[in-house]
Amino acid sequence: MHYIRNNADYEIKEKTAICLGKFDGLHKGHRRLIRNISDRKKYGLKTVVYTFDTNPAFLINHEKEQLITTNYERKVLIEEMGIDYLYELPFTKEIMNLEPEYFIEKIVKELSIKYMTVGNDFRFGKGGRGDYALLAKLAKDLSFELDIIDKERYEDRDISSTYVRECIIAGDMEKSKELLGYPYTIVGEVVHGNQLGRTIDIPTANVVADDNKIFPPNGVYVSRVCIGDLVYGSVTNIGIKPTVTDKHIKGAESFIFDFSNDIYGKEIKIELLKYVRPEMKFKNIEELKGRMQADADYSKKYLLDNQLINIKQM
Ligand SMILES: Cc1cc2nc3c(=O)[nH]c(=O)nc-3n(C[C@H](O)[C@H](O)[C@H](O)COP(=O)(O)O)c2cc1C
Ligand SMILES: Nc1ncnc2c1ncn2[C@@H]1O[C@H](COP(=O)(O)OP(=O)(O)OP(=O)(O)O)[C@@H](O)[C@H]1O
Repeated sequence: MHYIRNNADYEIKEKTAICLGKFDGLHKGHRRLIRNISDRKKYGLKTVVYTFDTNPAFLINHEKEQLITTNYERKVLIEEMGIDYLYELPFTKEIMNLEPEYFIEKIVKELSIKYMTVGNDFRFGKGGRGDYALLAKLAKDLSFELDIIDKERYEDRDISSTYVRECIIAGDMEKSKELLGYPYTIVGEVVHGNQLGRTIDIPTANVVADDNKIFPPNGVYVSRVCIGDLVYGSVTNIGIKPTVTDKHIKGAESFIFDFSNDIYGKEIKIELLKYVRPEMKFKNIEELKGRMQADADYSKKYLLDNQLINIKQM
């Protein structure tokens, strides 16, 4: 996949099918658009996901970014979907102030767009003035095919990144999965922890939390860990480990079942499937160990009972 960053004037000579938006989380609605462009591959079009390096919603409201997927995670997931180009536009004041007609004309020419698909609420250009009616007019004038789709819904509400964020904050991993079409995922490199885990026979893979990423409440979760193409059952703690340190460094750490390879420095994907309990400060390591073992037993049973993993992956 071509990954275009820090460039507002990139050109693609091959004819393209494109979808546009923020794509935070790559939820089921986003995936519908990605399916639309992927369907155009059979007509010889290259597929482009056109997005921003900074989420406009947070920038405009002067809020700290709280992303479901960091830009890196978004890239990993889009690449897995077989997309040809990921265009991450630098979201500058200049870009923000482009007139909607000019913005579309510019990208249609520069990116050789023949097909475009967006949701019916897509807004673009200065002050969000551009809407689907204007886009339909521009599609005629500039000769590209346009597919405007009704939004995918769940429980009588449009699926949106905002909806997914609410579920994550509430610790509702099952509903997050329904909206996303895949489990809430953390992608990260395994770093060294306090190396206490192995001394209590519960070794854990530690991943540091990205400051821009949204996390569910601190606590223990039934999980799966993907290492390369392999998927393992696991149990994961999200939090600061108050029993063993007062450093307040937030992270995710997974006890991977029946696994003993050295994976320091490797990239893993942690999928959180169900909230189990809050993170707690235990009186001593023995009590913590007992509880961690009970968490692991609970998670194994949950994974098997719900066919989230098979016995070979334990
Ligand atoms: C399933 C599970 C549950 C955990 N629960 C807690 C907890 O409630 N409180 C806490 O302080 N640490 C908790 N931890 C983190 C442990 O303190 C940590 O795994 C242990 O200290 C080893 O850390 P290390 O990998 O840095 O050596 C949990 C870890 C796991 C895997
Ligand atoms: N539920 C949905 N069904 C179909 N298309 C959608 C859906 N949600 C968003 N889209 C479309 O996907 C593209 C990217 O959406 P975008 O990420 O900008 O917004 P969003 O998912 O609605 O999130 P937010 O809550 O931040 O507005 C846009 O073209 C948008 O119209």
